[in-house]
Amino acid sequence: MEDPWQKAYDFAVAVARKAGAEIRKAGESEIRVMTKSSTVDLVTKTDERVEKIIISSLKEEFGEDAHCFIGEESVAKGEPCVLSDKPTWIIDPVDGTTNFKTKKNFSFELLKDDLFKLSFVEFGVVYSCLEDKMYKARKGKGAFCDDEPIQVSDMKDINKSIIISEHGTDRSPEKVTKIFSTMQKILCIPVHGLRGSGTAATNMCLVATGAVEAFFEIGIHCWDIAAGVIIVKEAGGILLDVDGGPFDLMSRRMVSANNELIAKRIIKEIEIFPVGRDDAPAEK
Ligand SMILES: O=P(O)(O)O[C@H]1[C@H](O)[C@@H](O)[C@H](O)[C@H](O)[C@@H]1O
Ligand SMILES: [Mg+2]
Repeated sequence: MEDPWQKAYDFAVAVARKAGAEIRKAGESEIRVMTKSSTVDLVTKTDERVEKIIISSLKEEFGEDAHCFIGEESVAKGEPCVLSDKPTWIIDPVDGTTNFKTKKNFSFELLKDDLFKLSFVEFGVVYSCLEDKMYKARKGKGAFCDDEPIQVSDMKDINKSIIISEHGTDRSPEKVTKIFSTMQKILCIPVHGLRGSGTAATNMCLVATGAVEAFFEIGIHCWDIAAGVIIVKEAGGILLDVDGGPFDLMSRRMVSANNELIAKRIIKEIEIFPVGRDDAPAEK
């Protein structure tokens, strides 16, 4: 049977490479940083420009009105962040802008993916453009890094696991206290280590390749994780909400892990704090 999304998947990979080259080039010049929702929520002209390049390339290829778009920088400027039945590209032009602005050897990512209906991700692409690694997954067809199949870790022992978390962009003391309390409790299970690369996309690819057992975060956005969701799933991993319930892309809460045993053990220690949904109606 013909695969209706193969062309879009292949095109997503090509656009990711093109955008990644733009980001690498931009990293050679001075990077001026601006802020969004808080003083630690950063954006650069490169984020904005690359998002425009991606969206215009997709419109040129598939038609002006064929698909919808949710882009990190468009939403920051007031565009809606709502999924409908229409195929929707979810775009994070530079995931890890804080790493990008240092111009040092941390990773930052370009990601995009296609969602079809509310919780049904068709494919995802994460291009780690500094190390030139292309992660991708297509529903039912496996996950790959540079065309080599990837697989989550088979570790079942939490005491031998490595766990990733991030701190988000909200520095209110009560939230930071919960984040650190959770990390302390997880470290003391004990686990082998705690890590954090500074980008949700990279973190999820690390789960997918088996480099770590799990990544969780409260406060992430759909564009940080949408591509990673299918990459982790197709690599054999699982996604859950931080309360152990079903994963919800718009909830801004996620646990991704190699298996349910590891995910549920971490979930026992997570101190949940409230965050607004990505698709919450805009405040008047
Ligand atoms: O796309 P940007 O650069 O905003 O990336 C975000 C990361 O992906 C989060 O995990 C991380 O916790 C931060 O929220 C960070 O902002
Ligand atoms: Mg991001």
